Amino acid sequence: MPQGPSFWFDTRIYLAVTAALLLVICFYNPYAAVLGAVLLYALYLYGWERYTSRQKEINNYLETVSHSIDTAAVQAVNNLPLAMVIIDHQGVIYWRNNLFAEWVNNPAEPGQLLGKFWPNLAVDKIAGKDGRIKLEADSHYYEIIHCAVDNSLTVLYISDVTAMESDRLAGCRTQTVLAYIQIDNYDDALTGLSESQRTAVLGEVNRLLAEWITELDGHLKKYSEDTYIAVLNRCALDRLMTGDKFDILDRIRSIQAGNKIPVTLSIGAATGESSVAELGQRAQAGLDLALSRGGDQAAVNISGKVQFFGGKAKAVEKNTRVKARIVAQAIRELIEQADSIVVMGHTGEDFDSLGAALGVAKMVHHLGKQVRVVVSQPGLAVDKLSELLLDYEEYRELFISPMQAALLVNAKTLVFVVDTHRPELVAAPDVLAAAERTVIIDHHRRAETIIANTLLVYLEPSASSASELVTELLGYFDEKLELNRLEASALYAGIVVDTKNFAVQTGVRTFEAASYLRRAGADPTLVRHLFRVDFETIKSRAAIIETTEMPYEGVTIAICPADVKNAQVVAAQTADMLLNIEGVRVSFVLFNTDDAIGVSARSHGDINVQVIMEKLGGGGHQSVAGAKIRNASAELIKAKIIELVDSYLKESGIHESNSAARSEKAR
Ligand SMILES: Nc1ncnc2c1ncn2[C@@H]1O[C@H](COP(=O)(O)O[C@H]2[C@@H](O)[C@H](n3cnc4c(N)ncnc43)O[C@@H]2COP(=O)(O)O)[C@@H](O)[C@H]1O
Ligand SMILES: [Mn+2]
Repeated sequence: MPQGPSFWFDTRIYLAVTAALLLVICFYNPYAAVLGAVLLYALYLYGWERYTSRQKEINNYLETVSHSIDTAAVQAVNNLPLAMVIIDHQGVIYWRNNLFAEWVNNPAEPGQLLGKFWPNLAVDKIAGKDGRIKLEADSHYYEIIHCAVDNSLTVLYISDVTAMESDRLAGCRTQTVLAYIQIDNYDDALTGLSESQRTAVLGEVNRLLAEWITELDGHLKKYSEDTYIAVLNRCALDRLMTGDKFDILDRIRSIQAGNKIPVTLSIGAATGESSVAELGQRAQAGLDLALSRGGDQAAVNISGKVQFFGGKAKAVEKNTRVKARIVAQAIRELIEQADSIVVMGHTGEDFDSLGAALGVAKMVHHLGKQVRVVVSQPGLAVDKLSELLLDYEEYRELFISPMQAALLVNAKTLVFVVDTHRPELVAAPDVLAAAERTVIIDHHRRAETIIANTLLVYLEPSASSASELVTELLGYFDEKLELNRLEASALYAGIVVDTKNFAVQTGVRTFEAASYLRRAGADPTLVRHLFRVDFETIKSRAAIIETTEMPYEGVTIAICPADVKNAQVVAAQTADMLLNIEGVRVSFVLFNTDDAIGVSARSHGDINVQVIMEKLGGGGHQSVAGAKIRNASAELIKAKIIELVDSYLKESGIHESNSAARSEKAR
């Protein structure tokens, strides 16, 4: 390679040093110095000549190299084993490499529409966006990575994954999926119908199910009036999970053949590298889980991991009180047999868990036994109730800390857990772990985790609150049982909290429980006192509202400032308040806890916030839900929620109906 510009710089240094030596020689012998100067000048001319000719060589060399690199780059892009296409926002081809033309078997000149070659490709979903999609075209499968390069162009890197996809499809065609399907509200939906109406409803369910299974290339067998078994392959299940997301649930729910109550389905499906016997067990467990979460949903178990789909209908209130009566009797027997009894709710107790706990304490006292309620820490609700309990001799030492409870509890202690069934959410996890005799009374939809080895689980997602359930149990416990003013008011306050003052989650049984409590002495003035808040709380709510943003029509999201006291309750109250704004359909408020960011989510019921919160590891109910997320900032969680809401609104068609309504208004 030719030498660079430093050569001329070096030469000039040598010449300068020689000139300096000539000056010294001049002092001793001027003739020799003149001769030396002539020689030096000749050397300078020679050096300059060499330098300029080398410069020319370098320039030629660089031109040759860069030309080779350009040619190599163009060749590399044109002959990539990946196809590349650059399109504009309308999907017009701006540039493509040779491989793309080869794959579509057409010159695919710039200016043509990409959709002309691949009509299946939803260009509007990729133009201007970053992401990755799969495409099936002309008996080939392609994976497309799309990157928006500036405001107008998108580069598509396309690989042919036909061989890989064929292997996967061959594998999934042979993997079996077993599903149990049940009409989960058979009695309620068919009660009061004439024989011909019943036949019409059931005929429609059969027809829709048979049609659905045929579309999926599966097999369906009805094995009782309201239950079916289906066998599919894994490809069909994947299509259900990624595509229409079990829209059969919606189709069944919209049957109108004389029925006043919508018919709903629950599905338990299982697949994975397991034996058929194991698949059967998992499918049955999935169906039980779907039913215990309130029905109208599918629980899919893939190699032991469960995912839920659907769950749009409200959990339907069961008419029968038989269960409440049987549970009340069972609880009575368990209390009679127990040596010591402890009750706990969820951590960060509210009036529902405390009201329900007080109701259970009443049952124990009624049988002449001692009871303690473990509370996780002081809080708004605990403080208010503790103050009022002082007026009642029998309740002065009712509340104890988890540390005190740990000394009291042994394997024989009967532990009641109310208003939660998740072991990680209870007020005193260590106390629960030490107990071997546990009873759960809860109104939440069944979560994936549930306290194990229980004596009795009374889980009724159709009930408004744990306080409603305990009130009913008190009614069947003993007709001689009489509540005092505080017990009745605390239970009433529990119902008020969870129903947002009888606005959500209410059924006939909620109002019956409320009127039972009112008759038993529940005092609205006392309840009002329980909910009264200080000036600081009102200011905190205003501070949260100040941060509210509306990323989409009807969607509000706010962040609670870090220094707010009792942040969880204040955030929950503010999320409730945001729903009172005209046009708001869903609200989210984020708040700080000791070790995580909490979210309170609310809706009027048409948007299922439970489904959205479950995607963040939380839960709750259709219109009241929440989550706690560790190791992420509030801003990041906010962005994630906005993304989840966007997908939810798109999937349920709410975005489209909003924009249709807008254009209707504009006209
Ligand atoms: N991490 C979680 N995992 C699963 N499920 C969760 C999680 N976090 C919350 N949830 C469930 O989501 C709903 C809503 O919870 P929330 O915190 O937003 O609201 C509850 C209380 O904070 C709120 N509340 C309590 N006191 C008051 C009051 N004085 N005024 C207004 N609101 C109040 O009411 C909600 C009652 O919830 P419940 O006791 O669980 O029924 C909830 O179901 C969580 O379990
Ligand atoms: Mn509750």
